[in-house]
Amino acid sequence: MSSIEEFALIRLLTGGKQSTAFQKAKGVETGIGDDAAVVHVPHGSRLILTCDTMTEEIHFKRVTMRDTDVGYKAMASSVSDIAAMGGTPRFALVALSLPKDAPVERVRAMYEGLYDCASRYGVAIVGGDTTASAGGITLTVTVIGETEADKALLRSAARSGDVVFATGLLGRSAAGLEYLLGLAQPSDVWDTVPEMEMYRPLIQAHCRPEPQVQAGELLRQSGFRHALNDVSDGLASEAWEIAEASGVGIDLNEDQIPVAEELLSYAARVNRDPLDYILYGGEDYQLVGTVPAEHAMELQAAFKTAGLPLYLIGCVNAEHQGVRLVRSSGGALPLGKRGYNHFGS
Ligand SMILES: Nc1ncnc2c1ncn2[C@@H]1O[C@H](COP(=O)(O)OP(=O)(O)OP(=O)(O)O)[C@@H](O)[C@H]1O
Ligand SMILES: Cc1ncc(C[n+]2csc(CCOP(=O)(O)O)c2C)c(N)n1
Ligand SMILES: [Mg+2]
Ligand SMILES: [Mg+2]
Ligand SMILES: [Mg+2]
Repeated sequence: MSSIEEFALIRLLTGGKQSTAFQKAKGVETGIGDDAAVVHVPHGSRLILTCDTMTEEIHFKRVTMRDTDVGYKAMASSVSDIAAMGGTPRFALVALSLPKDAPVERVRAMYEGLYDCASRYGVAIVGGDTTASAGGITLTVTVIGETEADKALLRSAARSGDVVFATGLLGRSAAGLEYLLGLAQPSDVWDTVPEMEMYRPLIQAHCRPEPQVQAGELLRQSGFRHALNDVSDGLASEAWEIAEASGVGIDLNEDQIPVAEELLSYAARVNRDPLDYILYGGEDYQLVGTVPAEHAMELQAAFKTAGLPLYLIGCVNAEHQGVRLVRSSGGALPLGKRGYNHFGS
């Protein structure tokens, strides 16, 4: 950071990025600039509160993401948790910690990504905090969303006989990450690596995840009972969270889990099972959930009408606890409660 005063930096990063008209329309009464923000809460609504952090070397490196992607994904991962409750994201706070020598251009690029994602999902950035760090950049995004009373979609709502669904393709982000780590080229030279074109959908899935806000809202409005979770740590881990919270077992059908074409070809290249990326990879930010079996086809039709995919990938089964993979070749394989673990080896 070429010696810059803290408040000048905040102005540089946030000034003029969202118009007063946009913020006002979103219900912001006092935004960035005072001790705290003041927002309007419609009568009868419920707030949904969440935050997620992205830390340099843990969630991103120069070889895995552009700076604009880092900002975009920091916002997207928190917005995704609002989607996973069936909520509508409204407001965000951004906490930023930077080494004293961080180039201001890097941070500006991160904020470009942050605002890009926020504006795309109708989120007003209303404040945050800025500090120095002893090493590496850390971004924490708090998002406040909204729903109606008793409408939040919880992990604990699955019941025996329900169908399990996913709102999109899984495993691509983890494969993209692995490819980028192997390539080991800083993101500013990616344009000069022709081979990368082949894996663009995997890289895009890793760098620019699409939180499933519209899908979450559709589920909230469906009138059916749903358990819901977003895939940050891998399908196996998220299914386990639903199974445990609901006190049921979940069977995932290998035959029904969609495998993206690019994931298939990448996995073949590195001689791995694509299911490893799907089950244990994470950072897909798709939604996984349940619906009573008698409403599954109707829900799928509603998604189709909205132009959204919905894959029916398994069922809830109270005969066991935990998660199993029903193999195409027959038999049910118990899946470990394994996914991304920050403190694992
Ligand atoms: N340090 C903490 N202090 C208080 N509550 C926490 C803390 N860390 C997590 N939680 C809470 O624990 C629960 C699970 O958090 P977790 O971060 O695992 O969920 P998630 O955001 O869906 O997953 P991911 O971080 O992989 O995206 C949430 O209710 C969260 O608010
Ligand atoms: C450089 C680099 N190495 C590894 C990973 C993989 N990774 C990091 S955190 C996480 C789970 C979700 O995060 P959280 O639980 O904090 O929300 C995953 C799958 C990465 N993204 N970048
Ligand atoms: Mg979290
Ligand atoms: Mg989550
Ligand atoms: Mg999260």
